[in-house]
Amino acid sequence: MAARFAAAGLLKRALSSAPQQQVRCMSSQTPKRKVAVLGAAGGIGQPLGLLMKLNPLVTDLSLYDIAGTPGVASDLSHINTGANVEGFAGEQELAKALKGCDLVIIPAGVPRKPGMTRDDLFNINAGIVKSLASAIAEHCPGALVNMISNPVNSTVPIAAEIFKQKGTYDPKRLFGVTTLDVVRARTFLAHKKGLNVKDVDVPVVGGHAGITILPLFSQATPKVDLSDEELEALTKRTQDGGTEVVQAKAGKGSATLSMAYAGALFAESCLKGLNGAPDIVECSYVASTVVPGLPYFSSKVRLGPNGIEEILGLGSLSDYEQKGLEGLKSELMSSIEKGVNFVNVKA
Ligand SMILES: NC(=O)C1=CN([C@@H]2O[C@H](COP(=O)(O)OP(=O)(O)OC[C@H]3O[C@@H](n4cnc5c(N)ncnc54)[C@H](O)[C@@H]3O)[C@@H](O)[C@H]2O)C=CC1
Ligand SMILES: O=C([O-])CC(=O)C(=O)O
Repeated sequence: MAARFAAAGLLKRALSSAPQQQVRCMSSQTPKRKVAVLGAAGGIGQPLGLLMKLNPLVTDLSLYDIAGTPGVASDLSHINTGANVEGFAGEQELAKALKGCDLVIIPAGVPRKPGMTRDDLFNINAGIVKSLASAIAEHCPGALVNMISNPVNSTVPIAAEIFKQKGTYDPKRLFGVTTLDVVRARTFLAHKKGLNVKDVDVPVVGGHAGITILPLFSQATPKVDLSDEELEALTKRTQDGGTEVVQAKAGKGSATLSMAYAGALFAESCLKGLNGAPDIVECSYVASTVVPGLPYFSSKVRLGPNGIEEILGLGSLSDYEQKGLEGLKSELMSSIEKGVNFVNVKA
């Protein structure tokens, strides 16, 4: 996928390019792009803020959280890259944080502890996402929104319903970030088969929780032969990748650094699309008609100046993947309904 090594490239460019070159490049060629991170003082928010500060496509970086952002913003602002950094703390500063944004990335909310499912986060995170989506509708209704907060299978429908209520909904601009599943599938496949990870790609479709995460190893690049046992193990490890990290962190949260990397890749692809770069394709959980009966689904999407330019089909699935697709439908649908009902059904 287009932005596979973008974050590593960004770091290299940021460290090696002279300040004058950066200024010249930004003023003469690159459109101004304001990016906000909501939840910017958190485990994902801080490294994600760093990676966005290193990204030459970002001209203004707005860091919002309920507390702690002045310190994070001051720290990042000393890095000699082009993006102007501002920190905003507390609801009274949210409007300023959002005003003029082209892209809003949302890693706000609580992470899992061992023994929890992503759905166990719903009760707290649904309300957080609802209030942040309302503010986006009010202060930057044209921005692309990258939803990281879990459970993504429900938080994306929540944001969509809020935008519908506010009259600002555009399905082309709302994305559930599932890039970490793709990053994991690439890594695990490369390790299993002794491949150079930089040559490996694996589409991952469905949703972002347990069996709703469906890696399509039959469509991997390069083409690989997997035994039934290898396929089962790789699929399961990709589906349980988040839980693997939650258990290893033993009560201190879930994936943050790999998520920041994945979030930065996806955000960069969104920015490239906005700036008119051709052939930017990423997997993302979006409003979709790819699988009849599932109004949200993750598949490859082509990104462009309006957000989603095209939702690509699933391609041909192996019998194993077809079975996985059938098996995920009811769980994904109930997570979608839970999100929709949270906004629309009065208690
Ligand atoms: N989509 C994905 O692949 C992944 C999603 N996640 C999810 O990302 C979320 C954040 O995870 P972490 O950064 O590890 O958690 P964290 O607890 O370290 O950080 C969350 C931040 O959100 C802030 N926050 C809470 N309420 C807020 C509000 N109303 N407005 C703005 N900020 C608010 C907190 O103050 C905190 O700084 C969790 O829901 C987690 O499950 C985590 C990893 C991967
Ligand atoms: O597992 C979690 O709770 C966090 C997450 O979504 C992931 O790491 O994929």
